[in-house]
Amino acid sequence: MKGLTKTYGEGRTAVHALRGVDLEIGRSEIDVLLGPSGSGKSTFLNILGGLDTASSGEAWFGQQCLTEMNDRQLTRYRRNHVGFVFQFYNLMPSLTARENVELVTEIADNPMDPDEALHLVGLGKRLDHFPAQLSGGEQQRVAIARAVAKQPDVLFCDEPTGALDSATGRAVLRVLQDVNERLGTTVLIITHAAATAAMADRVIHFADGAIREVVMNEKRLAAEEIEW
Ligand SMILES: Nc1ncnc2c1ncn2[C@@H]1O[C@H](COP(=O)(O)OP(=O)(O)OP(=O)(O)O)[C@@H](O)[C@H]1O
Repeated sequence: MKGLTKTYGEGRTAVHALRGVDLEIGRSEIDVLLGPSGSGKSTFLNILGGLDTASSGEAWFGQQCLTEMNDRQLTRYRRNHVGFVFQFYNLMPSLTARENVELVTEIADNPMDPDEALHLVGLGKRLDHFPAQLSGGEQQRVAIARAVAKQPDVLFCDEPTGALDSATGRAVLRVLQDVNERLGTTVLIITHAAATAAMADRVIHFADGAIREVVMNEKRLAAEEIEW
């Protein structure tokens, strides 16, 4: 990203959500994004994920320039390269865990077997359960399996543990770490749980629409070692 800006609205009501962000993210990194509410973290993630467009500046994914893509190209980018995990799991209540994952694998180019994705997140024995029969942490793991099953290069996670207690949150972070370690997926995590920073390669601090500081961790901790 070079000089990335995003302004919502215009004139006196304009909100400068991003004021010029420069950042390079390496393949297979885990980066944690911290910062106060309204500092631009979600806006940043949404632009990188092809869900929103920048006002100015550049965002590149390898050789592809996201900031020059039209809607169709962004859809293709999202479909082929990107997985999302949000605070609320957005599962289809009338479909089983396996069927929720199949919704994605049926339209992906190079998907994983849905059962394999659910095994990866530790739900190999809950394939035929409906969301209502699963705990919050388990539902989030189904959402991660769904995001991972299309074998994305990057997983964007916006408050993935926001609705979970600390022990369950840690288990979900463990799953994200497993995905990173086993598949080499780059993982970006927005969180208000600052302790999560310990599992990152880099911690990116946002303030007022800009990156205030990037801190490298010499050693990243296993999710289960994180003190919440
Ligand atoms: N669609 C929108 N229209 C207008 N303003 C918006 C829109 N989306 C975000 N904003 C504003 O942009 C700024 C940055 O919002 P953003 O959601 O990126 O912050 P954040 O750091 O992710 O906050 P939080 O931690 O509360 O989720 C905020 O002032 C927000 O109100």
